[in-house]
Amino acid sequence: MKIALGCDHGGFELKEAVRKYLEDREISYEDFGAYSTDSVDYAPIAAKAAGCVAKGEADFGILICSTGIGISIAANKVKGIRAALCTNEFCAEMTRRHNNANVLCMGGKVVDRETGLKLVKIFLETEFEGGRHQRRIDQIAQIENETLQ
Ligand SMILES: O=C(CO)[C@H](O)[C@H](O)[C@H](O)COP(=O)(O)O
Repeated sequence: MKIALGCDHGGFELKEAVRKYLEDREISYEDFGAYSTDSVDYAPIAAKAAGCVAKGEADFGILICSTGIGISIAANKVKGIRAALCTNEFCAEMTRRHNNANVLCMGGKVVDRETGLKLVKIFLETEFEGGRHQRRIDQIAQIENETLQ
């Protein structure tokens, strides 16, 4: 399994904790930054990490900004990305089981380190259920493919 990691200054501390979590478990990753708490814009980092997932170069993405909102909005602009902003364990589980989310987004100023790492574990270990949920994901993809009128 390979993970595409990304954050801005607001998500840096939690991203570093996630990076250590992955390293401790020998899960491979590519870190698209940020690499410090210096102020940086989240959208280009989201685009690079989400693009890596969309191209099949990583299995999942994990993106973190202060709230998780901006970075999830940006990631969801990348075709093929289903980025889910999660704040609790239930959402992390359900977005894998029902939405087949391929990017987990979190707010570094919303969830604490312990919660954030729990969400990562659940997200990476939960399987998509398929069935009626695949139909709904196909409908989302159809929206993505429709030309704007
Ligand atoms: O949460 C965010 C976007 O949804 C970002 O992480 C920013 O931190 C947030 O917008 C605050 O920006 P600032 O430049 O740190 O004031």
